[in-house]
Amino acid sequence: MQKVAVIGAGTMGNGIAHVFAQNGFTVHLIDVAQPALDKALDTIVRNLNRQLAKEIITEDVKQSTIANLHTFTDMAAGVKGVELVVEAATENVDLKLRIFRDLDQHTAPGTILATNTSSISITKIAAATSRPGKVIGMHFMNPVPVMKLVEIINGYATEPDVTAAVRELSLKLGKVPCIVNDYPGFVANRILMPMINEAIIALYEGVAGVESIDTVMKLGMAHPMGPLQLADFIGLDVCLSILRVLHDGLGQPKYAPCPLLVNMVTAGHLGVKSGKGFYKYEGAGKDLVVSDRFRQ
Ligand SMILES: NC(=O)c1ccc[n+]([C@@H]2O[C@H](COP(=O)([O-])OP(=O)(O)OC[C@H]3O[C@@H](n4cnc5c(N)ncnc54)[C@H](O)[C@@H]3O)[C@@H](O)[C@H]2O)c1
Repeated sequence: MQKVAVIGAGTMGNGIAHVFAQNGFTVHLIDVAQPALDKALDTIVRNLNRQLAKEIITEDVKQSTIANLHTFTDMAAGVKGVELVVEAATENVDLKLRIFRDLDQHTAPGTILATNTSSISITKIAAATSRPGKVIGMHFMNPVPVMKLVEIINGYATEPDVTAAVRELSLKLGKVPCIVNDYPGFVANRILMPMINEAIIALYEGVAGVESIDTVMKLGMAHPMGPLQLADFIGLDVCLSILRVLHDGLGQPKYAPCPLLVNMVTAGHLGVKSGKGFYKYEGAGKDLVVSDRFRQ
């Protein structure tokens, strides 16, 4: 496999394109928005410069990575002749179904179609195509050039040789693949999101304050970041939407989102991206400062 396409040039798409290009693949990075493509290339060059400064890569690798990247706003042109597509467009089920229907039309029947979705059923996405056996989840973690894990998700119909090929490919990218089956939240979010929800419930019930909850988990469990800070980083709207997928898909009350999380999202307090969450990020400098709402 030598030529791949990445659909969506946002947070995840630029990272995925970066690791493929750095490992010698020709990458067609596709987005509907030219500004997103321009921003992605800027981000990749900035991240390559950081890797260079830390002596993780050489100047030659930086130059070959940049040379391996090609951008497209037209999907049909961008996916022509590729052997693998990794879709990392906005997390919206209708959009992804449409993209996969189009990919099915514009790629050769043997092309593997992977999705980086965090929460949408791989089996459902696969059913939108005429080749469900060739559809698979390839769930990278943010930031992609740094995080080692790739959660590989088998849809109900994914063919074993497709799983084997994607596993092999992940190893070539220097990642550690873990193969899981397609149930709501897969493994990463099925375990992470209830933990984050439980931390929010502990805050809501007055068990402890924001800093205490995060410090217990950081120092007591050796987590690099407390669950409330991590929720702010992921985006509280994203956490809420994944909890809803777990709650709807598994039908158990233990996955019900905490009312405090629902209120915060309704109020537009979404974490880092909105400047306010459990911590405040506007004008807060480098130190973590608990939001006024949660000061004890
Ligand atoms: N952000 C994370 O931490 C994270 C982690 C793991 C997985 N994911 C998943 O990765 C995917 C992308 O997330 P993101 O955070 O990078 O989103 P993002 O909003 O940063 O980027 C999405 C990009 O998709 C583009 N796009 C929208 N419709 C398109 C189309 N029809 N064709 C091509 N491009 C299109 C948008 O212009 C945008 O640039 C989602 O499925 C998300 O669930 C995100």
